[in-house]
Amino acid sequence: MTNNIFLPLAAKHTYFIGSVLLRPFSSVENRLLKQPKSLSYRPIWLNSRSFSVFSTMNNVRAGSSKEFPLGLDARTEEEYSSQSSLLQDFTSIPTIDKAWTFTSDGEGSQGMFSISQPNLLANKKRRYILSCHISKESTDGVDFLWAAFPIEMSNVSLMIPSPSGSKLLVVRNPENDSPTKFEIWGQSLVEKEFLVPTSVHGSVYSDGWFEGISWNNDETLIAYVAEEPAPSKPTFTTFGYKKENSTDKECGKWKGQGDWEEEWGETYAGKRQPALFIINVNSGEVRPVEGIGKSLSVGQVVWAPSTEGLQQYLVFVGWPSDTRKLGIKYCYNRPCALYAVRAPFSKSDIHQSGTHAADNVSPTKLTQSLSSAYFPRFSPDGKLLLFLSARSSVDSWAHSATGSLHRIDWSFNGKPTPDAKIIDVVPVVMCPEDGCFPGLYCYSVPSRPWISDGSTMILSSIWGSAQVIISVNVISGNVSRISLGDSSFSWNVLALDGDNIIAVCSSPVDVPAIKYGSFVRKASAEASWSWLDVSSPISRCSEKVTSLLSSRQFSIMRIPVRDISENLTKGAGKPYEAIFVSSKSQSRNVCDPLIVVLHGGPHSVSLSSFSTSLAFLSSLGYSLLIVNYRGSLGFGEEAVQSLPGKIGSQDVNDVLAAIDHVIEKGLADPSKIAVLGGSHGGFLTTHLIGQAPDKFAAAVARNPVCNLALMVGTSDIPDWCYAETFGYKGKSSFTEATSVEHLEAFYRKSPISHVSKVRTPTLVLLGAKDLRVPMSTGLQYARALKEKGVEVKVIVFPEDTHAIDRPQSDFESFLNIGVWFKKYCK
Ligand SMILES: CC(=O)N[C@@H](C)C(=O)N[C@@H](C)C(=O)O
Repeated sequence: MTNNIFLPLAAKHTYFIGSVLLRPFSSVENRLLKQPKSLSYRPIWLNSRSFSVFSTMNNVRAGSSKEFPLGLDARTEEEYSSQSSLLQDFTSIPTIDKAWTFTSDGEGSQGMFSISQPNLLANKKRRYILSCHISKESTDGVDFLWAAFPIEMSNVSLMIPSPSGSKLLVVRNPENDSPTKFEIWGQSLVEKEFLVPTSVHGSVYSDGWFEGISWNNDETLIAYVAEEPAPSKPTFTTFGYKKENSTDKECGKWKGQGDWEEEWGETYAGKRQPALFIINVNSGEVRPVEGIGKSLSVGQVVWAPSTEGLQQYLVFVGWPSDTRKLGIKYCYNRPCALYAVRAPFSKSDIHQSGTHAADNVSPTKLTQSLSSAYFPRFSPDGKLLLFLSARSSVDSWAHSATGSLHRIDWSFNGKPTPDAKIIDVVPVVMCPEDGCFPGLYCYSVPSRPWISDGSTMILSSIWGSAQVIISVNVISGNVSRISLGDSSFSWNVLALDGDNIIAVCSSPVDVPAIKYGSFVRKASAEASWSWLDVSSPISRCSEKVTSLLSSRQFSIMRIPVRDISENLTKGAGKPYEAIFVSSKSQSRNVCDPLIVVLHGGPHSVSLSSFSTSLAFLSSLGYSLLIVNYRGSLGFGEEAVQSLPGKIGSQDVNDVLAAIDHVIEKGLADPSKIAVLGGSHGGFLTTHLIGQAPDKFAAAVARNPVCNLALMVGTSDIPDWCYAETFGYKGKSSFTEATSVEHLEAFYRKSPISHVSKVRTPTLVLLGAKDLRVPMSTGLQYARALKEKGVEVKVIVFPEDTHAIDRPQSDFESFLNIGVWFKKYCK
């Protein structure tokens, strides 16, 4: 069990820079001299004297008999041990990722939930399936009857039920050069198993973006996205280059590299171009969808409704691939369009293998007039094609912005044409009225999002600091918030069960719980949704966690914009939000220390949903102030667009104003404030400790943007540096060959330009495989702090990318964050 795992803490490259530096106590260090408050779970920390004892201990360590893992000493070891046991309890809380429903023979329906949990020892996510019967016989509405135990799905990349629910496709991607496995499951056994060799294609995409896998209606074909086969590489022998069909002896040869190929950046290193394939479920034959070529990366494929003739069409998203590929992860500003293409199997050759349909023609671009179109979904009657667009993001260069929903009336006879009219269903909201719909912010769409009227879609979208469930009438464009409006909790649609919704709901202090929503039409009033609590084994956690969480509370605060005098749009002058998490029993005179938490992006948002790591920090006895500064998503487009060009000032001031807001309300002690942020949140963290050097007792920066002048030449998104530094002018100024003037502007906007003022002890966590914010920028900043005599500790995770989210890295990160804050801000 994960609870009993011992993790060797020295397993990573840990540099403890500066902890042995002795210098006169600064005001920050004086704050350390306070006696810590005790916590209920064995607090162990030192009083004033221990700081100097610590240095002495480090000095004598070489001669002592006890060896500590790198970065630890007797004092920290005790704290690590105590906090790690609590963190393990939090880490084992499962996440509910997906659900599917199936009609059953008798009364009610069947549900299947995909749950995951970190497996620390294996350093992987464990995935389970937990099934249930959904009975509607109960007088209270609905009963979920759960299977006794979940079933682990090891090495499974994707699971896709067929439209009738009678079959399940299970895809297992290889870990090396072995074939990809497709399994077709029936209700009690694996009916078929196909191995697709790497000469046909590589791994099936399961990344949530290029990913697309779709059964056709009669369940004979499956379209999907996989890595194109590896290109051949030059071979050399002891005689030199070996020609393709050369008869040279086989001994003494090696493969060269061939030409370097552009990739899609962060998290896509080593991934080959996504391409379309179809597998025949009867024969196992796989055919590539031809006619697309190298000029498009493809994804999100769905089958178009069947036409009269023999030919079937696919609709997919295409991203231009023959120009410079800029990083695509977290970046919705990459132009993309919907295309239709003929499927390579015609209806006549599905039941036999070996016959090929007539040659494919090139795909038809369906969304000529839009710079972005993705997540295509056909209405149940096949007459409408709905899709999202991030055109405000593509057009402005902000990496994410307010979305819009569009429709094409699908009434083609035979081949789809490029001149179809695009109808706006939900336009971009520029400046929402108070409490009103702020615009679309949807980052996934259920594969079947329709209720039975055939024109209402159920979606999850961000609304202020919460994720909510909305219904959208795709004819009228009417949007209604249907998850409970009076709750600040976050909600997410998992699946539809007929006209009912299975959702997951959580808050910073409530673990995810399942809810069942039903549509009620009241006699006189408007239609509304009622929500039932579903009791489930998934929401149970340890007594310790339950008790700690029950002592915490949260609220969403509105923070007025401080300096409204600037030349601001209306939406940029509206209050922004912060989520405040605190103890229920906190007295007004003695405040818990406060951790200010800052999201990255900057066009992203911290949601009011449950986060294991933040719940852990809160349970250690901290209040949290999670600031959604202007530029965050969920507040309308004018608020998003207010930030580019003003990073390092507007966002920094918003955070400072939010801190002052809680101090003025008597909710935080100004001498006990810490700050934590990753990426752009790390940019803010390091800016804050430079621009407000007396404000923060401790700081943690995860893969922080510390020097834009260094990042611009090494990141997968140099365009981001331009867009955020220069605002709308960034787009026309962008070049791969940055000028001296631009480098200077980047430097001036960066935290490194304030480093000489910093006094706050800072922990820096870095992923060595981060292509987004290469670790050189964080390392340079840490070295500069060390040079100035500031307390700094660096941990590098050699195998991690930007998110530092591999289970062991995430665990070690938050354990160190807990210990760092305990040391400097308690
Ligand atoms: C667009 C982007 O990746 N920007 C980075 C600088 C950043 O802040 N990333 C966010 C998404 C993060 O939280 O990692």
